[in-house]
Amino acid sequence: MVKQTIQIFGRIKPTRKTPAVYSVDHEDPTGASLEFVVPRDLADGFVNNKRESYKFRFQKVFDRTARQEDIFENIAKPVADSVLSGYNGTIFAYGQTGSGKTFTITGGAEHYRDRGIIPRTLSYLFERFSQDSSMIYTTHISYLEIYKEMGYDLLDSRHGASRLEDLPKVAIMEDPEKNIHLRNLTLQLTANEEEALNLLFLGDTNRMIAETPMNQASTRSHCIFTVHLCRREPGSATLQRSKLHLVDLAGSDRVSKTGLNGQLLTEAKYINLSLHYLEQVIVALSEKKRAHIPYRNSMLTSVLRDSLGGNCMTTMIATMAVDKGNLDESISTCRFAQRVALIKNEAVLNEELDPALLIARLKREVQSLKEELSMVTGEQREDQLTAEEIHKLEESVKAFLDDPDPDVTLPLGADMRKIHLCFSLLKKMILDRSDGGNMLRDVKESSEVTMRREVVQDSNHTAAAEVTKLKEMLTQRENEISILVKMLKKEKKRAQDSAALLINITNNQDSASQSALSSSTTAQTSDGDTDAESAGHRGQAVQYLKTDSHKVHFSIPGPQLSMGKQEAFETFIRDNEDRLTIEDNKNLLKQRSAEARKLGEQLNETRNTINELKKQLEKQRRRRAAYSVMENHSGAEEEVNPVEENLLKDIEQEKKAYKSTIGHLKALRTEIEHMQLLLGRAKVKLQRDFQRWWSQEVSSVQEAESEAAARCHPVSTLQPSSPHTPGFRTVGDPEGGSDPSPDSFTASDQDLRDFRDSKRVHPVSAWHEKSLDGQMTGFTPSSEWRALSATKLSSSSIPLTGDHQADADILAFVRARQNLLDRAGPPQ
Ligand SMILES: Nc1ncnc2c1ncn2[C@@H]1O[C@H](COP(=O)(O)OP(=O)(O)OP(=O)(O)O)[C@@H](O)[C@H]1O
Repeated sequence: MVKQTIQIFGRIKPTRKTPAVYSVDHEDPTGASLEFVVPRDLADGFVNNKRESYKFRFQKVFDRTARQEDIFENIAKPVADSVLSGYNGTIFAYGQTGSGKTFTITGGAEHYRDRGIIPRTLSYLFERFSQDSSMIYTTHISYLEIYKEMGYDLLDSRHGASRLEDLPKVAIMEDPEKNIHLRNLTLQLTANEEEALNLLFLGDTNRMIAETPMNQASTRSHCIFTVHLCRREPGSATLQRSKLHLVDLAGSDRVSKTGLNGQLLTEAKYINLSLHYLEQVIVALSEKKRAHIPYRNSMLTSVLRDSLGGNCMTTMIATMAVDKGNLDESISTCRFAQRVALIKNEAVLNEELDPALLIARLKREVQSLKEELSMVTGEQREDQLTAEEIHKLEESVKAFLDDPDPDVTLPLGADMRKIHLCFSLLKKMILDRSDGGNMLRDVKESSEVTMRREVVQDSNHTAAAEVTKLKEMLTQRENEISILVKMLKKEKKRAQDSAALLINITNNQDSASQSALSSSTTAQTSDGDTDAESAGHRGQAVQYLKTDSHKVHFSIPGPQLSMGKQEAFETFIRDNEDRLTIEDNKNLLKQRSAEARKLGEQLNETRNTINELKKQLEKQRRRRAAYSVMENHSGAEEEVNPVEENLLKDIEQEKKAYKSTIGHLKALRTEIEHMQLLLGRAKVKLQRDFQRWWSQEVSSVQEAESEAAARCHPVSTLQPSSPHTPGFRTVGDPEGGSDPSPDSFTASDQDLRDFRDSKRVHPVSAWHEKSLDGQMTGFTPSSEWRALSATKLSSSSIPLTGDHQADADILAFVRARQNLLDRAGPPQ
């Protein structure tokens, strides 16, 4: 058992300016100390006016320049090591919204170098597994999100979730031994780093898709990524199970600071409540005499029960933003950390016996005891011998008879059924042979002697025990062999996969980067309808297609985009800030793919060189052998041949180079895979953001149109007054299309298209016509101005006809009109 207090680390988020409000003393004898000096002018609200300086102790404080690699090496690696040794481990990040919790735990969404604790830990764990061939490791992964006291399984790939509520709900159950179980949370088996990374990205994408602007669940939900590890020696029934929780908590902001109201305030209170319960548990644990720890108050504390004051090595990372406006929150985070540091955990080695292997062992033991018993008591079994047993005995008798050794024995144990059968078999075989009589006599004598000898032998307990032991060993070896065969098959598959990847990288450099990101244009065309919201309502916003190796592909099914929407999409991505990052990553991916191809070629060359050198060496050896035969020069083999020596040296060197290239290629492969996943996720995000923006733009145009139309005509042309005029609905509304209601006034894309076709004019063009004869229709410039100003029309927000020339005219007209109206200003 290892007793240890929870380790606390501080991490300060980079800021543009250097704030003078804090200082870090790395030389503190107990670790490091972080001091905040609060300027008096800031001492409003939470910060006490009387104190100026606040000092907190941490194991280590990572200042603004700390790299993700430093965080992993110092914080996560020791915990991962203890998990590898069979102890449970937890790392959780706590801090206010935007202080860098997700960045620390999962990593940044843009660069490979920004990958956080989770991907680095996965990489480390799988590397360690591959280095330790004396153990068999099995890894499962789960990813849980807790939002408003409800758990959701983020690794669900079946439902194509577009809202958090679409994901399977996870419930907490407690068994009689008070162990917590999570019902409905899938544990995915992962054979390698790639599969594990795919699962992380699947979870993160589910998390992102389920978020709406009104429901920034990532800020107000807790996420727990868990690696479940099982390890054992081949053939051993003892196994070690350990869990590693990597936790990204909700933002710890105080409700008064959030400035929220209404629904958002209620949600913030919910989140605050669960963090409050976490604090309650921590306070209770730090008060040594408290008998009751209120774990059950919330789902988070129930799930993390073992990690807090239980069987776990736990580490907390306090993330802080140290600019002036966030000082009070940072001090509050540090205070929380100081309380956490008082909690002592008792981690024990989680060893248990594998039930399957244990049962097999017990069965063998029972069998051997039964045999022993029947020998001691003389009791015999009544049941019939099986066909297989009879066949085996026939073979043994045949082998016994055919063996020329006169001392050969026929061991049958104490089972009288077998002894009787053997006698009858012997009799039959002897009678069948041509010289029956004499032979019968001879064999009879010899077999009687043998049997007698056998019976005597079998009565000997030590001999029987020896046989049982040997049999047991045999079964155990068989088990080991089957496990090794399984491992071999796995290795073979892995090798095949690597070879396939290498071929892929070498032969198809561009396809790797292109498939990683079917860039903005392909996003519209090949993936079809990016109407994520409407597709989402049909339950198919994003589909994760799983192959055997858990590889996840993102695809958004649906028809092709309309031309107007395509244009809008192009405009949208042209101005989107993610675009640059995507382009950068795309280029980097191309570069890496080229590097991988080069390395692949290098590997081939090295292999060829090695083969060539080997051939030369072989030639040299043969020549030397021939020479020594010809010259009768017996000592020639032992002589040191400088040519051979040099060849051997060269081979060694080439082998080293080969190994290092393979290592490099492996690292490159991980980087390429990670970047492909980053790009995939960025693409999904871009499409999601576009959909939201598009829907907003469309509905604001429609609102303005109906408003303007209502002013122009008592009965608007946009009203579904005739059967040829379809009812309008909000884009993506699943109900609206099937049952057009006279009360619904907003139009879907298709409805708008149908409507335009039936009228043969675009709504904007119709509006144009209307405005041209505005005086006749009563559509005044001021009402038009208001409509335009309210909707803030941009060229990309106008639903178009699909006809290139007509669309260009419409856009030009609207732009010109907008300019004129802007210049004129609002009518008085
Ligand atoms: N150490 C860092 N280096 C560079 N960028 C960082 C760092 N920490 C955070 N950021 C950036 O700051 C922003 C907010 O960080 P992040 O999302 O990790 O905060 P958070 O604490 O998880 O917030 P929330 O509670 O809303 O989930 C992100 O854009 C992130 O990339």
